[in-house]
Amino acid sequence: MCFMRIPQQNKKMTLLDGKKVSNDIKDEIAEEVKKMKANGEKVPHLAAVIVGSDGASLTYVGSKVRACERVGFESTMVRLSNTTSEIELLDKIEELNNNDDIDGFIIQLPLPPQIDTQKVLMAVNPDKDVDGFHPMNFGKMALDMSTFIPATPFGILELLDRYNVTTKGKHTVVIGRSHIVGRPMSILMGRKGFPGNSTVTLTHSHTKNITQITSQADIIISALGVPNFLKAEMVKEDAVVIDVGITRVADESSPKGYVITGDVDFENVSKKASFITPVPGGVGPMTIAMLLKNTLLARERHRARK
Ligand SMILES: NC(=O)C1=CN([C@@H]2O[C@H](COP(=O)(O)OP(=O)(O)OC[C@H]3O[C@@H](n4cnc5c(N)ncnc54)[C@H](OP(=O)(O)O)[C@@H]3O)[C@@H](O)[C@H]2O)C=CC1
Ligand SMILES: Nc1nc(=O)c2c([nH]1)NC[C@@H]1CN(c3ccc(C(=O)N[C@@H](CCC(=O)O)C(=O)O)cc3)C=[N+]21
Repeated sequence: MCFMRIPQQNKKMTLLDGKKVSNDIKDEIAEEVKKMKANGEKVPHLAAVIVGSDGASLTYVGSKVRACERVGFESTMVRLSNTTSEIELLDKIEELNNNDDIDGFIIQLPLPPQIDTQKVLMAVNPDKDVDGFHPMNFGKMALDMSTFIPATPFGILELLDRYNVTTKGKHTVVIGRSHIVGRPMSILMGRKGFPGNSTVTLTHSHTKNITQITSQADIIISALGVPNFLKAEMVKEDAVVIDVGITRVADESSPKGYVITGDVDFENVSKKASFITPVPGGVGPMTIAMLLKNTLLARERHRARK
């Protein structure tokens, strides 16, 4: 008997284009700012505090400042040296808390080892906490109360929403339990409402047989920071794959000397997935857009308190 090799049909896969959607969101925000200006109102003002001179952190904060300019926000970058003490940083935070011109601010993470991150995040006025990292805001999020949702999980929800990806009744597997991505993501996907109503499994470095778990997932959200961790054999046919990972991998052939690499083996996983985010151009730009959205919200709430 002769076996003929039947060429696999190119199945339909949708790229979740974070770059495009983030531009749409920025356009929407820019419209709001125009209206504010036309009404003679103060425009939103975001400040970003960066301690030290880590290259990746400077790049992110730079993109945040540029994004503010693009939508018409005011922005302030506060740069502190790598040797800044915890007290000095807490003083700066107090100053930003009391500065009535500033609607929201973020403390870029990670912080140098002499500084206790938890203590610093607790010092941010929850009304200005546009990262949504203060325990009060995190608690509100977990209790379905209106608050600032951390920008990366918020961006992922928005992306799923704008592409009408069904989450209800689906099994979502989150990889990584960080306070800024994995943990809030697991809470949000399991919430009542849309996008949500998912059955969530949260995995981490102590998870056993992770392939067995990811293979059962309808939706995989990978946020561990290990390049090409998620391989095709770990993914079910037609799964939705969200790649949060951003790692700079040295590459002499590229102009910058490195390439940005996600957690997902995109080349092979994209052949099985129904929806997938690219890296770069997926979750990263959405994070920035949602930070702007939170800042707009902070401005509106600030005005309402007056
Ligand atoms: N695109 C974007 O906008 C953003 C991207 N990122 C990127 O996302 C990635 C994750 O960052 P972040 O959320 O801060 O996470 P962290 O680096 O703080 O934590 C990583 C998590 O992954 C888990 N983990 C590590 N190795 C494994 C493994 N082999 N199997 C399963 N789980 C594992 C860890 O488990 P344990 O808890 O047991 O240690 C931990 O929970 C990074 O690449 C970061 O750069 C982060 C924020 C925003
Ligand atoms: N307080 C705080 N809030 C954060 O939201 C926060 C933080 N600290 N620390 C670090 C992580 C990481 N993060 C990213 C934001 C944008 C891109 C992004 O725009 N990425 C582009 C590529 C960027 C590049 O070329 O380097 C992309 O994926 O297309 C990536 C990562 C926010 N974080």
